[in-house]
Amino acid sequence: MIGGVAMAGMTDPNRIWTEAADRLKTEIGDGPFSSYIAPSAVRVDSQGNLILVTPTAYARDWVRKNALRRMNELWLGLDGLSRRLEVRCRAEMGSVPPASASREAPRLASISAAPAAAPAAPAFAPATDGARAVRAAGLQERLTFDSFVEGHGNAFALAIAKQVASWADGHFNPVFFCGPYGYGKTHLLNAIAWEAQRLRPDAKVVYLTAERFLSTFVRAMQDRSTAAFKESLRSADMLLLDDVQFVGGKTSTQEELLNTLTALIEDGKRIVLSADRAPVALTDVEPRLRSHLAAGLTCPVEAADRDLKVAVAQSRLNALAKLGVVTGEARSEVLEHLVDRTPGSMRELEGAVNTLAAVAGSRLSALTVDEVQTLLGAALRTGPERRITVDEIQKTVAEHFNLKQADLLSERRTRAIARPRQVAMYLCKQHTTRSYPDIGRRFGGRDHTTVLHGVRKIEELMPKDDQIARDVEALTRKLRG
Ligand SMILES: Nc1ncnc2c1ncn2[C@@H]1O[C@H](COP(=O)(O)OP(=O)(O)OP(=O)(O)O)[C@@H](O)[C@H]1O
Repeated sequence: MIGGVAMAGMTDPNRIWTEAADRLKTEIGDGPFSSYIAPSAVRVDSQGNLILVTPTAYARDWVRKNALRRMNELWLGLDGLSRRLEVRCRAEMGSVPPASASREAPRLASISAAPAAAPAAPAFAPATDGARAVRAAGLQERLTFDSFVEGHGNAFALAIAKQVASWADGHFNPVFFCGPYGYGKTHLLNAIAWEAQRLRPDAKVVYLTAERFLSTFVRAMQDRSTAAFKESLRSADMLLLDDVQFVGGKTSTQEELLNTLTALIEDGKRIVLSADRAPVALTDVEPRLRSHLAAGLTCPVEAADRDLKVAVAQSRLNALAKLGVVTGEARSEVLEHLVDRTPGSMRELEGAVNTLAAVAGSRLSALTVDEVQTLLGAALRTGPERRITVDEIQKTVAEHFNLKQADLLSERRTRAIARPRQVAMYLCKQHTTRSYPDIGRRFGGRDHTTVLHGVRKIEELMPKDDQIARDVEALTRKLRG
């Protein structure tokens, strides 16, 4: 029913759309409206036609089939210029100006990393505007096959990774890389993504962490745009999902992940996963999902031996030399000493190499073992320490502030959530070797500047806000066990 004669005769598309959409919502119900209509926007094309732009082709087809006729009836009853609405999906549109600034575009580009106005483009494009697109996709430019050092514990994983990246037939699906923290799983997934996209620029290669999957899914549920979320993942030719252990215990996310994997496998799409343990050991993952994860090839990435660590340290110094941070080469006994005095993963080793480089600068080749010992002193740890993970920090902080871990990863910015999130970021910086971008990625794909701001805020507040200081102290005690 088109009510309100007083409304007829409007010409502003924004107002007409607001009114028509509200009426449509009562007719088709909240669910379909939130999935297909709310994430759409009205645009005016160069000929002055009014176009309803849906986020995906799937949504466009749904609207055409189920809502367009009725929408046009409503529209015509309101529009003083008797215009009609057409419907197109974003991929069919160029950069057409919005007629309605108030309707937000759905936040799907963050998953597929496709530019919002042109999702037909590859998920990321290393060649041209690669740097921008890569950041959007959460990939790191330096993590390629070229910078990955082969060694005893990772040779098999590397060979499989190269095979997957080449889109070779006979590919096991999914390929699941597992192994301890910090020995190159993320590096391999990044390298596969880069290479696969280089070989097939038109393919849609999607890389995301399981945290990102979770936070985007939670947001899509809140925004009632899960259909668009599903579509953005299911249209991938290759999906790479890092740190799958993170979905442990999260029932609805696991269900969604299972559906996504099943749909992609049925369509013959490639899936690459990583976790800190083998699928069978993911005990808080629902058995059906676990068996899907284990159905392809499980490929271990083992902890590195001394030789591999030395080679990685050398390769990192070479990279720093190219950047002009150091000049010359370190003596082999210096590198060996560094490796021997740095327990832990490659991540800790990289931290130690960076410290060495910063301290040594142009004197690298002259450094002796004794000098290194004195120069680095406390920076080189003498004994193993209990490793604290980002996941553990998030869980501990969430519990302390009576929140859910997902709140810390969410978009929500209320003080009750934003401050604990900043505390968690601060603790990650204090107790892990993660970089700012890395921490950002683990907090729902935030930018490194947000993390930097959060860390500084807590540093600034601690001396003057007793409560924050007490919270940080209590949390630090809990984390250290
Ligand atoms: N074989 C290698 N060659 C070069 N660099 C490596 C290698 N293995 C690990 N690294 C480096 O060590 C760091 C940690 O590796 P990465 O992030 O890939 O570990 P991970 O196994 O994914 O850890 P997590 O489980 O915590 O996500 C990265 O900077 C990576 O580039």
